Amino acid sequence: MKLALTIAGSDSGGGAGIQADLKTFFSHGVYGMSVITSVTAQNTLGVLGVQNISEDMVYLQMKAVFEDLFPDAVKIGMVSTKEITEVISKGLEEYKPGKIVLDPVMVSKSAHRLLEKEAIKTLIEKLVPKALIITPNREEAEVIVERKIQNVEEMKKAAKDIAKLGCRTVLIKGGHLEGNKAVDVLYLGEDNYVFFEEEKINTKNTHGTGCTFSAAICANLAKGMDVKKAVAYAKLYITRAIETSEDMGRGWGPVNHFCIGFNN
Ligand SMILES: Nc1ncnc2c1ncn2[C@@H]1O[C@H](COP(=O)(O)OP(=O)(O)O)[C@@H](O)[C@H]1O
Ligand SMILES: Cc1ncc(COP(=O)(O)OP(=O)(O)O)c(N)n1
Repeated sequence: MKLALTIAGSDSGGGAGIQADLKTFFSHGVYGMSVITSVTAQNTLGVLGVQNISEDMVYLQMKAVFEDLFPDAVKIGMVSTKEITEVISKGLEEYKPGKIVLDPVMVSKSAHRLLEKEAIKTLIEKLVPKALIITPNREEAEVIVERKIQNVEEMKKAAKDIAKLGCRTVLIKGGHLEGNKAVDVLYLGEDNYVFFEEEKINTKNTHGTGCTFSAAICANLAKGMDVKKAVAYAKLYITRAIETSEDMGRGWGPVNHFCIGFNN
């Protein structure tokens, strides 16, 4: 059995964060573990409150996992503060996991800030260079490159610029671009790009899509796939999970993790 670790925030509504990640790991047949950075009171309508976990406790969770159940791959999601980002960076420098997927979560779909503005620079300096792959959505990529991204050509340029910050590969998700196609751009270095294109599914059940996608990439990397294959299979998973979602709650509903056939 392969092991995967998520370092992220808790979503009480179960659609995003740690809960989405662990469901995704389970449905990929990978043993899931968690380091909780923050607890959010959240549902499909929005975020009611956020309570961060102390830096000492974040570090202790990392120590507990890494010294006994060393993960084959790690995913990082909501890190919330500069201080938590720094302690995660310290833990990663100490334990040196081989494969890190960084989902630079900044703001929830319901427009609640999940990463302090002051933490952005630290995330870029300390976590981006440690990542095998970083998976920003369009808005997150815009914050990182400090300019607007409006089409696929601009996504390509932004991905190349983000790679210069020290991560090895970059996936910019285009779920939020105008138009009826969801196009994601994967940059693998030099002039090597792969495009993942799907018709946009007309649904409100897209809460936790970014978390689920990055966790699926992490599970696939843990199983030994290379980045290109890990993203391709994860894209099949997230598309199917959105397509087969059932309406739950009164807002942005969760995706469906019972979409079978990917836990090989
Ligand atoms: N309505 C949709 N139909 C099909 N794919 C979607 C839809 N919304 C998002 N996706 C896909 O889900 C994945 C997660 O993207 P996105 O929702 O942009 O991330 P985030 O939750 O971080 O904002 C991407 O592969 C994106 O293309
Ligand atoms: C605890 C927590 N972590 C991350 C997110 C953001 O999740 P994401 O997959 O980007 O989905 P939406 O916020 O866009 O639904 C979150 N909401 N909560």
